[in-house]
Amino acid sequence: MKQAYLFEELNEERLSEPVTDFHYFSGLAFDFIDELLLEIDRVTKESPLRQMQTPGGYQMSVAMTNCGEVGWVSDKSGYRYSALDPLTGLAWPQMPPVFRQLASLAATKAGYPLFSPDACLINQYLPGAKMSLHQDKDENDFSAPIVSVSLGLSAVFKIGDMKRSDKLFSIPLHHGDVVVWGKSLRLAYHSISPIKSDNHPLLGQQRINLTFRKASF
Ligand SMILES: O=C(O)CCC(=O)C(=O)O
Ligand SMILES: [Fe+2]
Repeated sequence: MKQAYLFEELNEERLSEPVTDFHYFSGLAFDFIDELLLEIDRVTKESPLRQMQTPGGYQMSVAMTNCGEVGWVSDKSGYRYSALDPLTGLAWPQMPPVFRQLASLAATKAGYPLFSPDACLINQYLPGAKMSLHQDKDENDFSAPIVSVSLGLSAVFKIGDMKRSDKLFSIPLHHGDVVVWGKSLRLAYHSISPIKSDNHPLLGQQRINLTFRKASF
C-alpha cells in the first residue's frame, strides 16, 4: 500500500515533500510563530480555552476554543459546528490574518491552492492530555483538506484509514510542524497519544494545535 510506504518513509527520513494525500511540512510555521502566539493569546482572551463534554458525558482532556465564522463544539447533545461560542454567547473571534496566511501556504504546497477555511479549532494539550481515535466528519465540505499546525511540546500523531480498525502509522509532530491531509485520507481515523511531560522553551508545559477546516458549504 502506497500510503503505508509513505508513513514508513516519514518515520525514517522525515520526508518533507508531498507524496500522497498526507503532507508533512517540517518547521513550516517557524517564521510565523511570534505572530501566531500573540494571536492565540488574543483569541483565547475573547473565547477562553475550555474542556468540553463528550456526548457520552465525559470531560475531554484537551482544552479547546475556536476562531473563524463557525467553531466546533461538543456537549451532551453531540458534536457540531456553531456560529456562537456557547461559553460567551457571542460570535467566535475572527480568524487572524496570520492564521489564514499559514493555512493557505501549507494548503497550496499540498495541492489545495483554493483552500479557504472558515473554522480554526485551537486545541491545548497539557501533559497527559490526548485525543482518542476519531474522524473529522462534522464538516460539510470533504473536498477541502485538514491543515494542522503544531506548537510547543511534541506529540505522536497516528493516522490510519477509513476504518477504525485500519493499521495506524505514527508520525512525530514537533514545534512548528504543519501537516495536511485530504482526498482519500480526508476521513481517515487519527489520534494524538498522551503528551509527555516536558518543558518547551517558548510554550512551557503545553502543546497547542491549530486545525483549519472548511466546515460550511
Ligand atoms: O492535535 C492534533 O494534532 C490533532 C487534533 C485533531 O485531530 C482534531 O482537532 O480533530
Ligand atoms: Fe481530528
